[in-house]
Amino acid sequence: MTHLTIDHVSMDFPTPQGPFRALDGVNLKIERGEFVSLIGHSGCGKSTVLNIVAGLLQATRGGVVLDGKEIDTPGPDRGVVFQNHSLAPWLTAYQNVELAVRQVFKGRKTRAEMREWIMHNLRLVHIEHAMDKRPDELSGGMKQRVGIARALAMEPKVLLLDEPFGALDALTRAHLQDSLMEIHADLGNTVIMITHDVDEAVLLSDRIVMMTNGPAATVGHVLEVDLERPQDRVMLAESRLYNQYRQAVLRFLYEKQRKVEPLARRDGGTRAASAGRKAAGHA
Ligand SMILES: Nc1ncnc2c1ncn2[C@@H]1O[C@H](COP(=O)(O)OP(=O)(O)OP(=O)(O)O)[C@@H](O)[C@H]1O
Repeated sequence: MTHLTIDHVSMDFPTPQGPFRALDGVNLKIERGEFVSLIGHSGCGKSTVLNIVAGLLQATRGGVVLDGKEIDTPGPDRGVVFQNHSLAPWLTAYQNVELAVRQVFKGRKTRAEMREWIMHNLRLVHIEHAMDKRPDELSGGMKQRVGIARALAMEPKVLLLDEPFGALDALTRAHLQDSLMEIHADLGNTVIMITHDVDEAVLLSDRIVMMTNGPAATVGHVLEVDLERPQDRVMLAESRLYNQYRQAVLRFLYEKQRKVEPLARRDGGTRAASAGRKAAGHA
């Protein structure tokens, strides 16, 4: 049985002008432990796919099956990390993770076991030194580390990452990518990650799912990335294979799916609706 199946998923959003078809017939099968990236131009529907897998949105047609069970609501078997952290601002890093751990393990772990588990997850992402700080006392990268610790602490079957490092500077981003590579090598979670960064996709993924431009976006091409992991990024830069993968993704994005859009329309229309929805979701 396939671990996770995205089966003929289509999504129509209601708009004042009538239904807007964001996705049309998205199919994808993901095996346990796979690291899959979704890449595609802005607005093609990556977050919509991820939100359907998270159970935050219901597909208009088709559906998602995880270990034989159809997904229709959010659940602790899917840990989500967004680009902008969604930590409770009044709680410390420790307490943010604790909140999730209590929800999932209440009645199954003793207080001492919960504490050990929270600390274990904070250590995994190298943030234990800041466990008593509140989000406003943490840098962007540190907040994302806490968000990842919180998601991992729920022991999800699938980790869903929506541009988790998108708002970070290049160096912080590289450190977090390294941490994620280590964690994935250690724990073998199934990961679906949205990224706009071709290097990040090639560095981290077993497969890169490239989406066509919307409306009615779908899977355009899937690239298998056969590189040893965890990877040393300095060595990789010189790898011929790595550069071939990079070029394949770049070619898809900038030749096959080249976006020709008048500047004035770039941020208009349905994108505004999307931005509003995202802002609300991240608050
Ligand atoms: N609630 C909504 N109502 C109407 N249209 C929506 C809604 N949510 C998303 N859309 C539209 O669906 C399409 C896909 O949006 P989505 O946010 O999934 O794209 P994306 O690939 O994640 O974009 P980005 O890379 O910019 O984050 C866009 O055209 C967007 O405007």
